[in-house]
Amino acid sequence: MARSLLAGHRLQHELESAVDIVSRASRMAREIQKRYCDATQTVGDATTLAKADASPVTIADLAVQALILGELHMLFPEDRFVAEETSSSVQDERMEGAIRTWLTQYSTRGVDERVRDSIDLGSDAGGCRGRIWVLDPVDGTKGFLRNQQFCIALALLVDGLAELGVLGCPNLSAAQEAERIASGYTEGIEGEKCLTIVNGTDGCVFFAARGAGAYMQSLTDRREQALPQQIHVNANTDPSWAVMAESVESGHSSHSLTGKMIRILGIRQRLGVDSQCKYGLLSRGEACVFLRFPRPGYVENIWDHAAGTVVLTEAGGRVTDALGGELDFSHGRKLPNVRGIVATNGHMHPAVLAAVKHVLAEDVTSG
Ligand SMILES: Nc1ncnc2c1ncn2[C@@H]1O[C@H](COP(=O)(O)OS(=O)(=O)O)[C@@H](OP(=O)(O)O)[C@H]1O
Ligand SMILES: [Mg+2]
Repeated sequence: MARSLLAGHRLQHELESAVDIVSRASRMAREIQKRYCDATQTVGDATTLAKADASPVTIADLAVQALILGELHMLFPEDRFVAEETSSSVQDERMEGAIRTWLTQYSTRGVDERVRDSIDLGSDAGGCRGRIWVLDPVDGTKGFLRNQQFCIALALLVDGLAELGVLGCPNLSAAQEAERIASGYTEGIEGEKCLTIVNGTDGCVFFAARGAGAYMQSLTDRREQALPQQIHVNANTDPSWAVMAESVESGHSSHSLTGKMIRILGIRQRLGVDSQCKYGLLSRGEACVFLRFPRPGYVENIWDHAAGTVVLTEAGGRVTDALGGELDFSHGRKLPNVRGIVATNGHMHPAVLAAVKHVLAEDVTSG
């Protein structure tokens, strides 16, 4: 476990606890997904509703947030929390009861009866002082609803600096070279190979502490397979071999812009994966580049990148915005003044930034 790997690290207890809680939350979320979501994207009506911004939120988001924040609050009562969901999404007593039932099965520290209070622990404003846990309970909600990849992303900020990152990926096999299939996920394909990843049977959790490396372990119950292994980015700089990971949803990241960027670079394989699983794939060397270009005006949330940034950086990669600036998680719940996310194996970062700059300049001129 995280224990032996980080013996003596000043945040050893925090990381061990986070990996344990995220692993249980990942198993719970996968069970909820199996029960309610099928390949035809139909979802049991007790499980889904629309938030004010019309994005789908499910019982999984709320149960995961209640489980993780409730348990972390018991362990570290002085710490603060920034998390995506609020209890206003708990529709009624029936839904609250369903959440409590899931927590009873997956919590090992006893269930706080005040489910709504546990969820609302996540409403802190964030900032540059103190210890703040940052949680996206179900990152890639659309992937979750499509019965595909999603991720439970937890980071710890200390005085604004991202110190720990944990990514629970319930459908991403711990086996390297997870099976990939041709996919029609993207638009405007110009000769590139578009791939997606088949759900694994075991799932995995990535974790990292600043300065102590990045690790991955299977979510399987089989002890011998659940041992953590240190992971590293690949050292590739050859575009003909490189894989670029991106959002499945073109509404989240422009496939036409990323297509132009990889054409300049000569990259011919693009992999559509929902959520921060993409950071995990780069961290274990299965992709070289992750590009994300939301529509202009969209402001990123810190919970969509904090955990992934720690894991990838500790695996030897780099994460910046389109101008090459580091992501700064100390400004509150958002990442202001960030246009585009550029994550790479580090080796390809300068070339990728140059291609990004070129395409964005053309985009401004033409549009
Ligand atoms: N309109 C729009 N534009 C850009 N980004 C948006 C948009 N709407 C949502 N989101 C955020 O994208 C998160 C999911 O991202 P994806 O799984 O598609 O992957 S990616 O990060 O965009 O590559 C998603 O995370 P979850 O809401 O947790 O699923 C959102 O935080
Ligand atoms: Mg998210």
